[in-house]
Amino acid sequence: MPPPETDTALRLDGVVVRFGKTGLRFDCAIGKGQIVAVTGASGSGKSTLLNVIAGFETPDAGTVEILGEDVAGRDPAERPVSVIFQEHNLFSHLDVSTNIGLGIDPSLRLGLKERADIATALERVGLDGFGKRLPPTLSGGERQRVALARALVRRKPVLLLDEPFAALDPGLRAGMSGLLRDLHRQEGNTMLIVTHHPDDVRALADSVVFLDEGRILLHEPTAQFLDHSDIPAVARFLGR
Ligand SMILES: Nc1ncnc2c1ncn2[C@@H]1O[C@H](COP(=O)(O)OP(=O)(O)OP(=O)(O)O)[C@@H](O)[C@H]1O
Repeated sequence: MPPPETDTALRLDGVVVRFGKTGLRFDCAIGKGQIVAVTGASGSGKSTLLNVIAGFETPDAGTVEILGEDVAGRDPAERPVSVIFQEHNLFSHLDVSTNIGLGIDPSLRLGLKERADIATALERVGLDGFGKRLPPTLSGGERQRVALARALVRRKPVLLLDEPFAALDPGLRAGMSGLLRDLHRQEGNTMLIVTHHPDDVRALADSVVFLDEGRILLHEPTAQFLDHSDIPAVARFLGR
């Protein structure tokens, strides 16, 4: 169900990535403002799909368009995309505010406006007053929210999250899920969220990209996806 051209946030056309004998191929179109769950078995290509969009992986063939623009040759920092990885990538020796400031300016030339933006981002992720703490003193869930705040200050229209819930217990997963939904309501950005859990799909996603052996097997609305028992790979994912 490709969205109309003007409403397209992401379009991958004949994208091929080869790792030795392994070949992955992605074709899809994702509408602006959608929350999309990216799922499938381990090794099916979820992280590679995100890396291609973010510019960390260069395809061997095909085109990647973001908001109507072919982004071939554009470095990750130049793309209208923020990425949150499972490992957060926070610097342990820098306090929380400084870690977030790196999202605005890697050389940390931060004026009053930027400092105010950092304080607002901390407030939005529920970490008001945490600015001077060092990452090792935070819980896993708090570190995850710092990573989210750092992505927020970058103000990019596309947000890619690679297993943002992986290190969180069920209570924190629900909290993070609610936070992402609230932020999405306020920002209206396009989010792709890699997850292994049907609960996250149900809680968050408008549609689901389901990968199987390096291909996008399905891209459909969440309700339709959750109804599939006829495809063995999907039934396995849903625990049926
Ligand atoms: N840099 C690389 N070099 C060689 N092979 C790679 C590389 N990155 C990914 N692959 C291979 O590509 C395939 C897809 O990997 P990818 O990490 O995208 O899967 P995934 O669905 O994200 O897996 P997981 O859920 O386990 O994180 C796998 O077979 C993997 O071994």
